[in-house]
Amino acid sequence: MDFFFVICSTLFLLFISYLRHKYQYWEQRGVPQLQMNFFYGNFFRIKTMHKTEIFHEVYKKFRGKAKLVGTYVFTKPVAVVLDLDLVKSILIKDFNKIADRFEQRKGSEGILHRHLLRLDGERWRPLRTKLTPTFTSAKMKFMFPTLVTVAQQLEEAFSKQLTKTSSGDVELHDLMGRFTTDVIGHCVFGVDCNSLKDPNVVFRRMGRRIFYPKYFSIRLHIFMTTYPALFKYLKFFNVQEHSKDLEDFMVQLVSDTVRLREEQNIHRNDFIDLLIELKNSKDTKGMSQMSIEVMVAQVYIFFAAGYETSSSNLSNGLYELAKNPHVQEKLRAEIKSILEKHNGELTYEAMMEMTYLDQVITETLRMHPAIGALTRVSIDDYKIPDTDITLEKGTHIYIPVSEIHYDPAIYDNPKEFRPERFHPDEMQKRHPQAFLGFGDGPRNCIGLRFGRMQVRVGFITLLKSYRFSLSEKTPTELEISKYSIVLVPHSKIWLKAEKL
Ligand code: HEM
Repeated sequence: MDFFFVICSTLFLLFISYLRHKYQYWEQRGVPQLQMNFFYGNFFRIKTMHKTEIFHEVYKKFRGKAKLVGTYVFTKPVAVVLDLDLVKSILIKDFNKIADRFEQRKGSEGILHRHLLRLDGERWRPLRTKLTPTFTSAKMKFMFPTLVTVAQQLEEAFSKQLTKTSSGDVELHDLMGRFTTDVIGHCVFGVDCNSLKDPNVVFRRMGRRIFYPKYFSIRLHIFMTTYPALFKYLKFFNVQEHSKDLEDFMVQLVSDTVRLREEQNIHRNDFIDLLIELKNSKDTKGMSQMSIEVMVAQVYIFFAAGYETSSSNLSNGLYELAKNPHVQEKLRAEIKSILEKHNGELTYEAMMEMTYLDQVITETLRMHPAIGALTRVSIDDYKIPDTDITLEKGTHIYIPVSEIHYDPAIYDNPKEFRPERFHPDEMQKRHPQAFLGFGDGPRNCIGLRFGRMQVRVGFITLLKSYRFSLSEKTPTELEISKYSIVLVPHSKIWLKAEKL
C-alpha cells in the first residue's frame, strides 16, 4: 500500500513539474504571456477555437505593449501576433520561413486531407501554382452566367418562401446556404445540387456534416490540429476527421463527373473542367499534372471552404442592412441605377461597377469574419524583426483577425456598421493588414474572387426586389455558433421581407 502511494505521489509530482515546465515556455524566452492555471493551462476555456476568448484576453491586455504574446492551447505554446507590421512580415515578407498553416500529420493522411488549405509548404507551392489560373477574373467571367441562373432559382425559392408566411418573416441563413451550395455544386462539382428546391438533398446533409460536427468533435478538431502526431493513434478508436462515407461520396461524385465529361466531351468552363485539364496535361517528366485523388481533395476543399463562408457573409450582411436601413437604401439605389444603365440585365460588367456593394461586403466581413484567427507554423527558426526573440521551428502562430477588426485604434466605433470605411480613400489611411477577411500573402484565400462574386450576385438578386427589416424574431446580436469550425451565426437569422 505504502509502495503504491509512493509511486502515485511520484507520478503526480512528475506530472506537475512537467506542466510547470511547459507553462513557463514563453516566460523563459522573454515573451510576455497570460497567467495560466497551474494544472490545466487554459484547457477548459478552449471550447471552440473560433470563440477566440483566449485571443480576446491576450489582445486586450497586451495590445500596444508587445509585438507578440505567448499563450498555450492545451499545453502547446502558441504565439499570438499583436503588431500589424509583424503580421505583414509573417504573412508576406518572411513567408518562406512560415509557409505552413498547420502542423503536419505525417503518415496518416486520407484522400480528403491532400488539399490546398492543409498541405505543408513544400507540397502546397506547386499545387497553388497549378490552381491559381483557375481563379482569374477571366475564368470568373466565364462562370458568371451559371451564377445568374442559380440566382433566378434563388429568386423563385425566396418568393415561394415569402408567400408561405403572412408575417413576411423569412429565415435567411439556411436559404443563403442553399444558394451557395447550388452555385458551388454547379461550378465545382458540375452538377445541379437542387438544394434551393429541396432543402434536404444529399449536398446539404454533407455540408452540415463538414461544418457542424458533434460538440466533442470541435475540441477534437482543436486537439487534432494542435497535436497531429497524437491524432493518428485515435484512428484505432475509430475517431477520424472525415467519415468514410463523406470520402466515398466525394470520390464517387468526382469520378462519375469526370467520366461523364470525358465520355461525352462536355465542356462548361467551370472548376471541374479546369481540373480535368490539369489531370490530362503532362508535366516536364511526362507525368499527369493532377491525379484523380488530388482532384477529389481540391473539389472537397472548394466546396468546404466556399459555401458556408459565402453564405454567412450574405446572411450576416442582410442582417446588418436590416439594422441599418439608410445603408440598405443607399446600396439599393446603386444596384438599381447600375442595372438600369445596363438595360435591367445583370451582367458581369454591371456587377463590377457596384463599388458600394463591395464596401458593404467588406464591412460585413470586418464585423463578421469567417475565420476568427489565421494560423501559421514556422518551418524554420524565425527571428522576430527588431527584437531578440526567435521563434523555434514548428511554433504555432495565430493572427487574431476578430480582435484586429474590432480594435478601436484601427476602426473607430468598431461596433458600428459603416461600409464607407472601405472607400478607397479611407482604406489608404489604414495599415494594409488592418483587414484580414480573406487572409493575406501567398497563402491568402484562393477563392476570394469567386466568393465575392457569389455574394455580390446574392445581394443584387434579393435587394433589387425586396426590402429587409427587423422582425420580432430577429436576434438583437448575432451569436457565433460553438458547433461550427468557421464563424457562422448560432441562431437563425429571421428578417421581415417586403416585396418592392
Ligand atoms: C466570402 C467567402 C470567403 C471567405 C470570407 C474566405 C476566407 C478565407 C480565409 C480567411 C482563408 C485563410 C487565408 C490565410 O490563411 O491567409 C481562406 C483560405 C482558403 N480559401 Fe477561402 N474564403 C471564402 C471563399 C472561398 C471560396 C469560394 C473558395 C473556393 C472556391 C475558397 C477556398 C479557399 C482555399 C482553398 C483556401 C486555402 C488557400 C491556401 O492555403 O493556399 N474560399 N479563405
